[in-house]
Amino acid sequence: MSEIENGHGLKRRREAITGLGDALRLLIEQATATEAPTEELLRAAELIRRAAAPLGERVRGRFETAAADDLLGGVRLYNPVTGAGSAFAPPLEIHRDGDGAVGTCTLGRAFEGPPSFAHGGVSAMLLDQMLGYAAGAAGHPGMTVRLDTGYRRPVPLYTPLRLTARVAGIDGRRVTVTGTITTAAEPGDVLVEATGVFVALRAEQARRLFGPVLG
Ligand SMILES: CCCCCCCCCCCC(=O)SCCNC(=O)CCNC(=O)[C@H](O)C(C)(C)COP(=O)(O)OP(=O)(O)OC[C@H]1O[C@@H](n2cnc3c(N)ncnc32)[C@H](O)[C@@H]1OP(=O)(O)O
Repeated sequence: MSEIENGHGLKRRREAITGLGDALRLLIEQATATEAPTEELLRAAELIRRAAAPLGERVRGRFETAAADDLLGGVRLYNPVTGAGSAFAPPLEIHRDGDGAVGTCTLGRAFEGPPSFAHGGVSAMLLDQMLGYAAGAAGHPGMTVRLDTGYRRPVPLYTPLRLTARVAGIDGRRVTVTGTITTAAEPGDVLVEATGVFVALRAEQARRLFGPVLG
Protein backbone atom coordinates (compact mmCIF):
# COMPACT_ATOMS: atom_id res chain seq x y z
CA MET A 1 0.00 0.00 0.00
CA SER A 2 1.81 3.11 -1.27
CA GLU A 3 0.38 5.58 1.30
CA ILE A 4 2.30 3.88 4.12
CA GLU A 5 5.54 3.18 2.33
CA ASN A 6 7.41 5.78 4.39
CA GLY A 7 7.66 5.69 8.19
CA HIS A 8 5.44 8.74 8.69
CA GLY A 9 2.61 7.17 6.69
CA LEU A 10 2.81 3.98 8.73
CA LYS A 11 2.77 5.90 12.03
CA ARG A 12 -0.25 7.92 10.88
CA ARG A 13 -2.10 4.80 9.74
CA ARG A 14 -1.46 3.01 13.05
CA GLU A 15 -2.74 6.07 14.93
CA ALA A 16 -5.84 6.12 12.71
CA ILE A 17 -6.43 2.40 13.31
CA THR A 18 -6.13 2.98 17.07
CA GLY A 19 -8.54 5.93 16.83
CA LEU A 20 -11.05 3.80 14.93
CA GLY A 21 -10.58 1.01 17.48
CA ASP A 22 -11.25 3.46 20.35
CA ALA A 23 -14.41 4.69 18.60
CA LEU A 24 -15.62 1.12 18.00
CA ARG A 25 -14.98 0.12 21.60
CA LEU A 26 -16.95 3.17 22.77
CA LEU A 27 -19.74 2.16 20.37
CA ILE A 28 -19.78 -1.41 21.71
CA GLU A 29 -19.79 -0.24 25.33
CA GLN A 30 -22.61 2.27 24.74
CA ALA A 31 -24.58 -0.13 22.56
CA THR A 32 -24.35 -2.82 25.24
CA ALA A 33 -25.15 -0.58 28.20
CA THR A 34 -27.80 1.57 26.50
CA GLU A 35 -31.38 1.94 27.62
CA ALA A 36 -32.02 4.64 24.98
CA PRO A 37 -35.46 4.76 23.31
CA THR A 38 -36.13 2.12 20.64
CA GLU A 39 -36.29 4.80 17.91
CA GLU A 40 -32.73 5.80 18.84
CA LEU A 41 -31.55 2.19 18.45
CA LEU A 42 -33.09 2.01 14.97
CA ARG A 43 -31.48 5.31 13.99
CA ALA A 44 -28.08 4.25 15.34
CA ALA A 45 -28.19 0.94 13.42
CA GLU A 46 -28.76 2.84 10.17
CA LEU A 47 -25.95 5.32 10.88
CA ILE A 48 -23.53 2.53 11.77
CA ARG A 49 -24.32 0.59 8.58
CA ARG A 50 -23.63 3.79 6.60
CA ALA A 51 -20.32 4.36 8.40
CA ALA A 52 -19.25 0.74 7.79
CA ALA A 53 -19.89 0.75 4.04
CA PRO A 54 -16.75 2.64 2.87
CA LEU A 55 -14.54 0.47 5.11
CA GLY A 56 -15.80 -2.57 3.23
CA GLU A 57 -14.83 -1.21 -0.19
CA ARG A 58 -11.25 -2.43 0.14
CA VAL A 59 -10.65 -5.40 2.40
CA ARG A 60 -7.94 -8.06 2.73
CA GLY A 61 -8.42 -11.77 2.21
CA ARG A 62 -7.96 -14.49 4.84
CA PHE A 63 -4.25 -14.99 4.19
CA GLU A 64 -3.34 -11.30 3.77
CA THR A 65 -1.72 -9.48 6.69
CA ALA A 66 -2.94 -5.95 7.51
CA ALA A 67 -0.68 -3.37 5.83
CA ALA A 68 -0.03 -1.66 9.19
CA ASP A 69 0.88 -4.92 10.94
CA ASP A 70 4.38 -6.32 11.31
CA LEU A 71 3.82 -10.02 11.83
CA LEU A 72 7.43 -11.00 12.52
CA GLY A 73 7.96 -7.85 14.64
CA GLY A 74 4.96 -8.78 16.80
CA VAL A 75 2.69 -5.87 15.74
CA ARG A 76 -0.87 -7.24 15.48
CA LEU A 77 -3.26 -4.30 15.57
CA TYR A 78 -6.35 -6.49 15.24
CA ASN A 79 -5.47 -9.14 17.81
CA PRO A 80 -8.79 -9.75 19.64
CA VAL A 81 -7.12 -9.47 23.06
CA THR A 82 -4.36 -6.86 22.70
CA GLY A 83 -5.05 -5.13 19.37
CA ALA A 84 -5.58 -1.36 19.61
CA GLY A 85 -7.57 -1.57 16.36
CA SER A 86 -9.83 -4.39 17.47
CA ALA A 87 -13.38 -3.48 18.47
CA PHE A 88 -13.44 -6.69 20.46
CA ALA A 89 -10.17 -6.28 22.44
CA PRO A 90 -10.40 -4.69 25.94
CA PRO A 91 -7.48 -4.09 24.91
CA LEU A 92 -5.11 -5.93 27.25
CA GLU A 93 -1.72 -4.19 27.58
CA ILE A 94 1.15 -6.57 28.26
CA HIS A 95 4.77 -5.89 29.10
CA ARG A 96 7.70 -7.95 30.28
CA ASP A 97 8.31 -8.05 34.00
CA GLY A 98 11.53 -9.73 35.08
CA ASP A 99 11.34 -13.29 33.78
CA GLY A 100 7.56 -13.07 33.31
CA ALA A 101 4.85 -10.75 32.02
CA VAL A 102 2.31 -8.37 33.53
CA GLY A 103 -0.88 -7.23 31.84
CA THR A 104 -3.51 -4.62 32.61
CA CYS A 105 -7.04 -4.01 31.35
CA THR A 106 -10.54 -3.06 32.45
CA LEU A 107 -13.52 -5.01 31.17
CA GLY A 108 -16.73 -3.23 30.17
CA ARG A 109 -20.30 -4.40 29.85
CA ALA A 110 -19.69 -6.31 26.61
CA PHE A 111 -17.61 -8.88 28.51
CA GLU A 112 -20.31 -9.65 31.05
CA GLY A 113 -21.15 -13.24 32.01
CA PRO A 114 -22.74 -13.45 35.46
CA PRO A 115 -24.44 -10.08 36.10
CA SER A 116 -21.77 -7.42 36.83
CA PHE A 117 -18.89 -9.91 36.41
CA ALA A 118 -16.78 -11.10 33.48
CA HIS A 119 -17.68 -14.12 31.36
CA GLY A 120 -15.45 -17.11 32.20
CA GLY A 121 -14.46 -17.55 28.56
CA VAL A 122 -13.17 -13.99 28.51
CA SER A 123 -10.89 -14.70 31.48
CA ALA A 124 -9.56 -17.79 29.67
CA MET A 125 -8.96 -15.73 26.53
CA LEU A 126 -7.01 -13.07 28.44
CA LEU A 127 -4.92 -15.74 30.17
CA ASP A 128 -4.22 -17.61 26.92
CA GLN A 129 -2.75 -14.41 25.52
CA MET A 130 -0.77 -13.67 28.70
CA LEU A 131 0.68 -17.17 28.88
CA GLY A 132 1.49 -17.23 25.16
CA TYR A 133 3.23 -13.87 25.48
CA ALA A 134 5.32 -15.07 28.45
CA ALA A 135 6.35 -18.21 26.53
CA GLY A 136 7.39 -16.10 23.51
CA ALA A 137 9.14 -13.49 25.64
CA ALA A 138 11.17 -16.26 27.30
CA GLY A 139 12.34 -17.37 23.85
CA HIS A 140 9.96 -20.34 23.52
CA PRO A 141 7.06 -19.27 21.29
CA GLY A 142 4.47 -21.95 20.66
CA MET A 143 0.82 -22.71 20.13
CA THR A 144 -1.54 -23.50 22.98
CA VAL A 145 -2.30 -27.20 23.21
CA ARG A 146 -3.80 -27.08 26.68
CA LEU A 147 -5.24 -24.39 28.93
CA ASP A 148 -6.54 -25.19 32.41
CA THR A 149 -8.34 -22.41 34.24
CA GLY A 150 -9.39 -22.33 37.88
CA TYR A 151 -12.08 -19.79 38.73
CA ARG A 152 -11.74 -18.91 42.41
CA ARG A 153 -13.76 -15.70 42.54
CA PRO A 154 -15.72 -13.75 39.92
CA VAL A 155 -13.86 -11.07 37.96
CA PRO A 156 -15.56 -7.68 38.40
CA LEU A 157 -16.42 -5.41 35.43
CA TYR A 158 -15.33 -1.74 35.37
CA THR A 159 -12.43 -2.54 37.71
CA PRO A 160 -8.74 -2.25 36.74
CA LEU A 161 -7.31 -5.76 36.50
CA ARG A 162 -3.78 -7.08 36.78
CA LEU A 163 -2.67 -10.26 35.02
CA THR A 164 0.58 -12.15 35.44
CA ALA A 165 2.31 -14.99 33.62
CA ARG A 166 5.62 -16.81 33.88
CA VAL A 167 7.22 -19.89 32.40
CA ALA A 168 7.12 -22.73 34.91
CA GLY A 169 8.91 -25.43 32.93
CA ILE A 170 10.33 -26.50 29.59
CA ASP A 171 10.30 -30.10 28.38
CA GLY A 172 11.45 -30.57 24.81
CA ARG A 173 8.96 -28.80 22.53
CA ARG A 174 6.55 -28.30 25.44
CA VAL A 175 6.54 -25.14 27.56
CA THR A 176 4.36 -24.93 30.67
CA VAL A 177 3.29 -21.44 31.72
CA THR A 178 1.23 -20.33 34.72
CA GLY A 179 -0.72 -17.12 35.21
CA THR A 180 -3.28 -15.27 37.30
CA ILE A 181 -5.94 -12.56 37.20
CA THR A 182 -6.40 -10.26 40.20
CA THR A 183 -7.74 -6.76 40.60
CA ALA A 184 -5.04 -4.07 40.43
CA ALA A 185 -6.05 -2.94 43.91
CA GLU A 186 -5.66 -6.40 45.49
CA PRO A 187 -2.87 -8.22 43.66
CA GLY A 188 -2.61 -10.83 46.42
CA ASP A 189 -6.18 -12.05 46.00
CA VAL A 190 -6.27 -14.45 43.01
CA LEU A 191 -9.55 -14.47 41.11
CA VAL A 192 -8.56 -16.80 38.24
CA GLU A 193 -5.46 -18.95 37.80
CA ALA A 194 -4.33 -20.84 34.73
CA THR A 195 -1.76 -23.33 33.55
CA GLY A 196 -1.09 -23.61 29.85
CA VAL A 197 0.99 -25.94 27.71
CA PHE A 198 2.51 -24.45 24.56
CA VAL A 199 4.14 -26.52 21.84
CA ALA A 200 6.88 -25.16 19.57
CA LEU A 201 6.08 -25.83 15.92
CA ARG A 202 8.39 -27.94 13.79
CA ALA A 203 9.56 -26.11 10.65
CA GLU A 204 7.30 -28.29 8.52
CA GLN A 205 4.29 -27.50 10.74
CA ALA A 206 4.99 -23.75 10.63
CA ARG A 207 5.17 -23.92 6.81
CA ARG A 208 1.95 -25.93 6.56
CA LEU A 209 -0.01 -23.69 8.94
CA PHE A 210 1.38 -20.24 8.16
CA GLY A 211 3.04 -20.59 4.73
CA PRO A 212 0.15 -18.90 2.90
CA VAL A 213 0.37 -15.90 5.27
CA LEU A 214 4.16 -15.54 5.37
CA GLY A 215 4.48 -16.03 1.58
C1 LIG B 1 6.93 -11.86 22.51
C2 LIG B 1 6.10 -12.84 21.71
C3 LIG B 1 4.65 -12.56 21.75
C4 LIG B 1 3.85 -13.66 21.19
C5 LIG B 1 2.45 -13.61 21.71
C6 LIG B 1 1.62 -14.74 21.14
C7 LIG B 1 0.42 -15.02 21.98
C8 LIG B 1 -0.39 -16.09 21.35
C9 LIG B 1 -1.28 -16.67 22.36
C10 LIG B 1 -2.41 -17.33 21.69
C11 LIG B 1 -2.06 -18.77 21.41
C12 LIG B 1 -3.18 -19.44 20.74
O1 LIG B 1 -4.31 -19.17 20.97
S1 LIG B 1 -2.77 -20.60 19.63
C13 LIG B 1 -4.30 -21.08 19.00
C14 LIG B 1 -4.92 -22.27 19.73
N1 LIG B 1 -4.09 -23.45 19.53
C15 LIG B 1 -4.15 -24.16 18.42
O2 LIG B 1 -4.91 -23.94 17.52
C16 LIG B 1 -3.20 -25.34 18.37
C17 LIG B 1 -3.84 -26.56 17.73
N2 LIG B 1 -2.91 -27.68 17.85
C18 LIG B 1 -2.11 -28.02 16.81
O3 LIG B 1 -2.24 -27.54 15.69
C19 LIG B 1 -1.09 -29.07 17.10
O4 LIG B 1 -1.30 -29.62 18.39
C20 LIG B 1 0.35 -28.54 17.04
C21 LIG B 1 0.72 -28.16 15.60
C22 LIG B 1 0.55 -27.32 17.97
C23 LIG B 1 1.31 -29.61 17.54
O5 LIG B 1 1.08 -30.75 16.74
P1 LIG B 1 2.01 -32.03 16.87
O6 LIG B 1 3.45 -31.65 16.75
O7 LIG B 1 1.46 -33.07 15.97
O8 LIG B 1 1.72 -32.41 18.33
P2 LIG B 1 2.15 -33.68 19.01
O9 LIG B 1 3.33 -34.30 18.31
O10 LIG B 1 0.93 -34.50 19.21
O11 LIG B 1 2.63 -33.06 20.41
C24 LIG B 1 3.83 -32.37 20.57
C25 LIG B 1 4.22 -32.46 22.02
O12 LIG B 1 3.26 -31.76 22.81
C26 LIG B 1 2.61 -32.66 23.72
N3 LIG B 1 1.19 -32.34 23.80
C27 LIG B 1 0.32 -32.29 22.79
N4 LIG B 1 -0.90 -31.96 23.24
C28 LIG B 1 -0.79 -31.81 24.56
C29 LIG B 1 -1.71 -31.46 25.59
N5 LIG B 1 -2.99 -31.19 25.32
N6 LIG B 1 -1.24 -31.37 26.85
C30 LIG B 1 0.06 -31.64 27.14
N7 LIG B 1 0.97 -31.96 26.20
C31 LIG B 1 0.56 -32.06 24.92
C32 LIG B 1 2.81 -34.05 23.14
O13 LIG B 1 2.83 -35.02 24.16
C33 LIG B 1 4.18 -33.92 22.50
O14 LIG B 1 5.20 -34.05 23.47
P3 LIG B 1 6.52 -34.88 23.18
O15 LIG B 1 6.06 -36.24 22.79
O16 LIG B 1 7.21 -34.14 22.06
O17 LIG B 1 7.25 -34.83 24.49
